[in-house]
Amino acid sequence: MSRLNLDDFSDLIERPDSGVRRVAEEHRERLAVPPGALGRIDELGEWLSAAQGRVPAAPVEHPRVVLFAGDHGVAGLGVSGRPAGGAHRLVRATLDGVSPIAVLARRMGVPVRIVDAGLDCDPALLPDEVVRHRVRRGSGRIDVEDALTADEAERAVRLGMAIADEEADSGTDVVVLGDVSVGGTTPASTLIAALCGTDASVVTGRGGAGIDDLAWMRKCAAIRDSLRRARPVLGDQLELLAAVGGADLAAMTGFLLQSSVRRMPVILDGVVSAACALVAQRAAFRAPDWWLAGHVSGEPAQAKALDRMALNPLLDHGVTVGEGTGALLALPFVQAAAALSAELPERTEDTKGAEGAEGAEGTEGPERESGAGEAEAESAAAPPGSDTD
Ligand SMILES: O=C(O)c1ccc[n+]([C@@H]2O[C@H](COP(=O)([O-])O)[C@@H](O)[C@H]2O)c1
Ligand SMILES: Cc1cc2nc[nH]c2cc1C
Repeated sequence: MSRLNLDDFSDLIERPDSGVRRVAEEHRERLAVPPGALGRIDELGEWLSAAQGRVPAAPVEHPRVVLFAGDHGVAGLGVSGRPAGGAHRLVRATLDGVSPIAVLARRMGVPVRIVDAGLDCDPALLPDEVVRHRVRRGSGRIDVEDALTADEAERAVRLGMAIADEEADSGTDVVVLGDVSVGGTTPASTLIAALCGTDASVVTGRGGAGIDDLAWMRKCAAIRDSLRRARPVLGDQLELLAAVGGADLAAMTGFLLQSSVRRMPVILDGVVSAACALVAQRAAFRAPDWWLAGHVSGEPAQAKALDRMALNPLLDHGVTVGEGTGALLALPFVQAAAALSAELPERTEDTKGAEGAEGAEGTEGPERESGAGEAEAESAAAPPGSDTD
């Protein structure tokens, strides 16, 4: 197997089709709903259309939650509100259907896939389809040692790539990406601080379970020390993931890169997915076009990373549990955008009058609305009788 270089993704990842995006915008302008009245649903629909290469957008019928799981050596420093090495309990709760993501995914009919990249538990505790991908048992304590060896980092990234290929091959049309860890927000914040050139205090948040001031100070010190270890390897994203990432973060980065190669849209969750996205963007600057920031979680590092990637988060609902929960709550908006794009009728002379839209700003001239069907419009979406309610 040849040595992996994440920069090679730069040539492999294309932008979503800008021509299709323009057709989607024109399609939106012809709909019988005033401009702006659907708020951010409009831009979501246009983003989805461009990613799919279809106008109107195709319904999102095969979404999947994909969770990467791991434990982190830094958790032993008391930087997490949860017991170090305990991420397998969170995985178990999801498998048993009693975690927030499990409850919501069940209600929404979305399957959940959990990939153990680096949990610190006896593999016999979890089903084979979860543990069989594990790269190593727990990632290293990044303030004093590498999270992963070079070989482990490469294997973890390739694991994520393979999962992305499996999802794309099996017809997953949108991925909700999340993480299950104890201690994972410390490497995530370190990666973001390193790549944004800021210091520890700017990125240190309260993490998943919420931590007190003393734990916050320990976390801040751990990030400061880890940043010293990150700076010498900032130019090589695989080395960076090995130095201060972890098996789950490296796998998630590989997943994000390969998803973009496969033109599979991904909804990002919290600070961990934002950190991986930022590493992936360093390797392939077009990759963020394939991602939707599902929400802001309140972690300062996440906000910083999203800002760097010019990703505007959809929701702000104060969800900090991770595990893809915040991102899954954004999925109905994406599905709504697809449905509205496909099913709303176009304006007719009648509905134009009803909106009083004639004189409104620079809208298209009244000519040609029927028969102007764009090449992509496969079947006439609106039957002619449908606007005479
Ligand atoms: O979504 C976020 O930004 C977020 C913020 C804090 C914590 N979390 C979740 O909590 C997990 C670990 O947090 P911690 O405090 O142990 O580093 C992490 O894997 C996430 O699933 C998630
Ligand atoms: C409008 C929009 C623009 C984006 N750019 C990158 N991801 C995106 C997602 C959306 C929804």
